[in-house]
Amino acid sequence: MTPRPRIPQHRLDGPPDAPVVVLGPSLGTSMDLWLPQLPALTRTWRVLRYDLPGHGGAPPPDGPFTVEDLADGVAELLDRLEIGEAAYAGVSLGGAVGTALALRAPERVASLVLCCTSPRFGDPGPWRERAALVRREGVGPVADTAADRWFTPGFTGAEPYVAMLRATDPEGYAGCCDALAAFDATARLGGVSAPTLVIAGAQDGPTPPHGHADRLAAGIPGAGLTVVDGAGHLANAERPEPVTEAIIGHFDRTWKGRQ
Ligand SMILES: O=C(O)CC1=CCC(=O)O1
Repeated sequence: MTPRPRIPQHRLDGPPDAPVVVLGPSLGTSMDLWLPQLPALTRTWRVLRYDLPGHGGAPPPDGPFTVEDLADGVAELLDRLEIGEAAYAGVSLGGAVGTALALRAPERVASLVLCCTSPRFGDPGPWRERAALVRREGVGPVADTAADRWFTPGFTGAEPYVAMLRATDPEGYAGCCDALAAFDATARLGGVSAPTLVIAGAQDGPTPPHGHADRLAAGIPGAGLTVVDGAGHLANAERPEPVTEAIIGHFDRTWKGRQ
């Protein structure tokens, strides 16, 4: 039997001949996490969005996987689509996939944006416990508390994002928790050669600027750091304008040799 692709589902938007930007989603969200950025990005870029296993209606994983497996899956997807090099932006787990891709296949990553993410998402224990909870009880308990984890108090636009989590396959979600538990790129950040911008939400609870974004920015040679006020963990959804502007500005500045 042919193994399932590690990145099970994708979508391309924007001008077919434009340079490609890959967008990676976070745990519990689908590729539609990036809808706020899509109109601006597709003006000048071909946008390749993908879904994590069991997310966004994609098939669940057929076994355990790591963040590095997901990065290899993105590289395989680029191969299948005959895309040599692309810019990459990822939120949270999607950002970790970008970090791993930049380390494992540096020739594929022309420019990198790491949004609300980390080289290490804390101790593995709580991630393993969350995986066990979701395998036992489904995604309901983590969906009930998602708005508080993802957004600042009072943000009124949380519902479509929480609905993405409610629609996520429990094994897909739990597999991603296990992948996050095992991920630690701290000692390898110096090997990222892509020009990198780190974006943080000033009020991000799961990956606060201090201890997460600042570690990425300090560890990746030449990386810049932008902290967005009034944004929690899903900063691109809560404060779309400054995040879109920062992403496009970074890609325009750093990817000179566009295809
Ligand atoms: O716990 C959450 O939902 C926040 C999060 C951590 C990694 C990720 O992708 O999302």
